[in-house]
Amino acid sequence: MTNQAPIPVIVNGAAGKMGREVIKAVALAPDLNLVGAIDHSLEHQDKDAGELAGLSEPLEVPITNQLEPMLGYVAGDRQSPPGVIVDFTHPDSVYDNIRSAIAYGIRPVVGTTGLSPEQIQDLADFADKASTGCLIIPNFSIGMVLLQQAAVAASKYFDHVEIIELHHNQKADAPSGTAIQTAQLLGELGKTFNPALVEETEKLPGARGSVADEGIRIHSVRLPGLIAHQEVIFGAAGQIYTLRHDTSDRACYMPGVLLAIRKILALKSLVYGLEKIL
Ligand SMILES: NC(=O)C1=CN([C@@H]2O[C@H](COP(=O)(O)OP(=O)(O)OC[C@H]3O[C@@H](n4cnc5c(N)ncnc54)[C@H](OP(=O)(O)O)[C@@H]3O)[C@@H](O)[C@H]2O)C=CC1
Ligand SMILES: O=C(O)C1=N[C@H](C(=O)O)C[C@H](O)C1
Repeated sequence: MTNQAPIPVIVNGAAGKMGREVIKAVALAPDLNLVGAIDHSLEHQDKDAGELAGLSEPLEVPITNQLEPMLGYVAGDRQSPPGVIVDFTHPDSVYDNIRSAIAYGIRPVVGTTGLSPEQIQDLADFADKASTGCLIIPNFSIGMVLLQQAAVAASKYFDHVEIIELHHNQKADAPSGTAIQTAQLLGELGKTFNPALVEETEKLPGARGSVADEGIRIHSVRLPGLIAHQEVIFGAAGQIYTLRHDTSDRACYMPGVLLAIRKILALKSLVYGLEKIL
């Protein structure tokens, strides 16, 4: 046990499904100090972040939409370790959020998906110049890291693979960040998957899903009742090998989020993927 002051943590997207879960996890961690709760939702302005997250006691941290003043306030606190901002907002705003945080020297732990490869490269350059750690993690669950590792192992032996990702129907982006990352990891072997055997015609556009790197197809399902699920299906003559991950509670992401908050202070550049910090 060290006597170090707790790490100041801001949660952006604090009123959302993931934000509320992060508020609870941070509040219960003795080495972390929730100092700010940002959300642009007008419905929740000034509400106590702890009460909104379902904690029995208020945390005395009000929800506010004032991101830049909060970043400035935390950056100005010289008594505490550098601040960390956890972002679970929206694909449209996450790029600007990360740039603002890095500009203030606040370390971004990013769960929000939907960043383009160009945006990620630009953010990596910006974090490098600022010598500031930045973590972009498409999926914080350990089960998904294990699925991806098993998929990479299998891909040496199978030439045919497709991905199906299934999510709740409030998800803004498709395909999921996790499915894109899974295809990238499979593609890193330098192999081209799914060599065409016949000329295919889509009678309805999109019937065969989207085509990611190295020819891997991704199919996106959106339905109420789902949380987050992914299948990676390998096929070869006479056999099918299916890997599947299911989430039943967003609490599954919290060990990964807390690990990222603790690890980011030692980083000086952008790191993409939970597997890199385990
Ligand atoms: N990496 C991972 O392991 C995981 C990643 N995700 C990703 O996290 C993101 C959020 O997911 P989820 O919590 O389900 O979404 P929600 O819609 O439930 O929550 C997002 C919250 O952020 C608010 N918000 C949107 N834009 C801004 C902004 N510019 N500034 C401040 N607040 C904003 C929203 O307000 P309003 O509703 O009023 O717009 C909402 O309260 C998604 O991209 C999702 O894919 C989700 C689960 C796990
Ligand atoms: O929106 C979600 O819910 C999730 N989003 C992430 C993604 O796009 O991969 C992670 C997880 O699948 C849940």
